[in-house]
Amino acid sequence: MQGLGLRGRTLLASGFHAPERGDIDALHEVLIAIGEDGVIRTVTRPGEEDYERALATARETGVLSTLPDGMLLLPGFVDLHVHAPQYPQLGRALDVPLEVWLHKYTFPLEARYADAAFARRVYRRLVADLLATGTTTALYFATVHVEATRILADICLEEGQRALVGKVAMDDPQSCPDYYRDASPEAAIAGTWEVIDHIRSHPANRDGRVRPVVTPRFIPSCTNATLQGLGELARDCGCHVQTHCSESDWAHGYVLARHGMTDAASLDRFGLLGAGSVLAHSNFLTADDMDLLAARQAAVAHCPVSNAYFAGAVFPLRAALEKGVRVGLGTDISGGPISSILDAMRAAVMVSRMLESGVDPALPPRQRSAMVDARIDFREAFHLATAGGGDALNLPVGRFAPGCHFDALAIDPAAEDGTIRLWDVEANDEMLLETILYTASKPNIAGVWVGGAHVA
Ligand SMILES: O=c1[nH]c(=O)c2nc[nH]c2[nH]1
Repeated sequence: MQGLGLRGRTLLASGFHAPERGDIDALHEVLIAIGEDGVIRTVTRPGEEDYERALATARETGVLSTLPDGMLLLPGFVDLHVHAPQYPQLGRALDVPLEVWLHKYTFPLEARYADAAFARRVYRRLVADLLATGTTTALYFATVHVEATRILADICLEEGQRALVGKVAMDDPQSCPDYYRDASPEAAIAGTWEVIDHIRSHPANRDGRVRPVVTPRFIPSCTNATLQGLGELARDCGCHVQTHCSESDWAHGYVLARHGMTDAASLDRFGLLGAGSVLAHSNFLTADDMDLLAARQAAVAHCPVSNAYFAGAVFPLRAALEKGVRVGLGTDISGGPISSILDAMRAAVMVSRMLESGVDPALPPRQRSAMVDARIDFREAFHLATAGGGDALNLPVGRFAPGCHFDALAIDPAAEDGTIRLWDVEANDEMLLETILYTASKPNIAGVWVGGAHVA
């Protein structure tokens, strides 16, 4: 390719996207015109009236870039649930219940981010690693520390990632350790405002590529005063909201016991459920909760790998989708010992099939599961990882369409160090994409762009 930056250029490329759930749109030698602002202006296919003229003009004016033969363009991945400070414990401490894991491992690790140098070191590595695996948009939980949260936002700006970054609010002395919590509701709310102001006024963030997020950790860690204050703050600032929702039997049961209602209903009464709210996990949503989320246009970050370790249940994904709930995928670093959305896609398909079939071989097939029609396939998983994640965040990403940011990755199926092996047996476009999604690994990712800028 001539140069790597694609702002103000026209890209000639083949690839795939999934603008609608369940459908794959194969792109063959399309021309994608990208503005100086990194937003896609036009997508023109061979055979369309303007195609030959647009190709000739791009050539004559020297703005044509061509994806090398054999490489395939995909939309950048959207990771809806990342605990940035937990990256150092990825793949550790996965054999204890959630409430033990939080107190024994996670809170002590997160407390270390009082040290800005430690935060800088971890966050720099994490953001670079996620970009290199194709995560062009990430929704981050940071820690309670204002300074370290600002550092994470700064690093996303420097490295070129599209990101939403939240200072974690957790202040309940009954459930949070003294060494790691906000001192009071006022401190939680003031710290959240500080981070919002920092991100919004950052001179390198005029285009709003990095955004602040109101982040009550989960109801069990927050006092009602903090939940109330953050709900009002979210209304005043118009920011996204993220939290954990009905993740495990313990977490779900805790909220029922304390508030006499489900997480979703309680978040709603505090003003924390709206378009732009992303609820991680949500495994124990009731049918009424799903209707509520759909009505509020709130979204779920489905984290299938993490749920296998900590939830004791599988999120009823298809039921939620059929009720109109917005859903995207999350790695849940480090509740999930994965950092790639490719793995989350694969797991989403796998666990949906287990939910449908049931898992106890001692039972006859028809009694093994009470769920029918629970499965999704790779087409839907690909949509959730891209356009679905964009829709969950109300951001124009995840599709190759006019008005969307050019956030993309190039897959090189022939990369020697990679794990895709093609044997001239792929019968059609969809089978090729299926092979890529199931077998690709980091060495197959030859390039990554955010807003047309080359970032990995
Ligand atoms: O998977 C999870 N990771 C966390 O850090 C967390 N905090 C509350 N609930 C949580 N669940």
